[in-house]
Amino acid sequence: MKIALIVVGRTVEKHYITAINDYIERTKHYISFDMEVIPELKNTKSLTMEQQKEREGELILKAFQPGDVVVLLDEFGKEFRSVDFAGWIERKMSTVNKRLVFVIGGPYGFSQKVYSAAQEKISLSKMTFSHQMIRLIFVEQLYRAMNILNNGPYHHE
Ligand SMILES: C[S@@+](CC[C@H](N)C(=O)[O-])C[C@H]1O[C@@H](n2cnc3c(N)ncnc32)[C@H](O)[C@@H]1O
Repeated sequence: MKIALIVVGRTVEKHYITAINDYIERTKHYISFDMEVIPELKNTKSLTMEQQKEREGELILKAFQPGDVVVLLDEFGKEFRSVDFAGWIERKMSTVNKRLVFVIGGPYGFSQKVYSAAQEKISLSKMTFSHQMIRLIFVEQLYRAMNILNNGPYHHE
């Protein structure tokens, strides 16, 4: 199984880029993992919130491949403890043949079409994070999960 993370808009803040790339590289020691960035829309000032979500949604849908299992990161999704998230990933490894694809929405979240295309929703907290900040939180949790599954020293409880 390969894991992909689809996000909308480049990260510009250097401190986020360094930390996100660090966790991506560490995770790659355990599993094939890539972050795919959908370029941000231009002239968003002339768009309503709904129009922006729709257009971003079309680009997200185009990034999916046949056979993808799509999981949205969403405040209203299922919550896990880190060890349980690791167990969930382990079960996916035995059921997903191609890609397990996580998606982070744009500033206004997902269009209805993207919700309809997804199999599951996962929440990383009941609180709302920026679409930039949640990338770092997710890649850290994915690394933690892979470390737990491989009996590494990163996670303590
Ligand atoms: C600023 S939030 C969008 C909030 C928007 N109100 C919504 O209804 O989705 C941008 C993206 O970050 C991700 N996100 C933010 N907080 C999250 C959380 N607690 N758990 C999982 N994903 C989150 C989601 O993918 C969301 O689409």
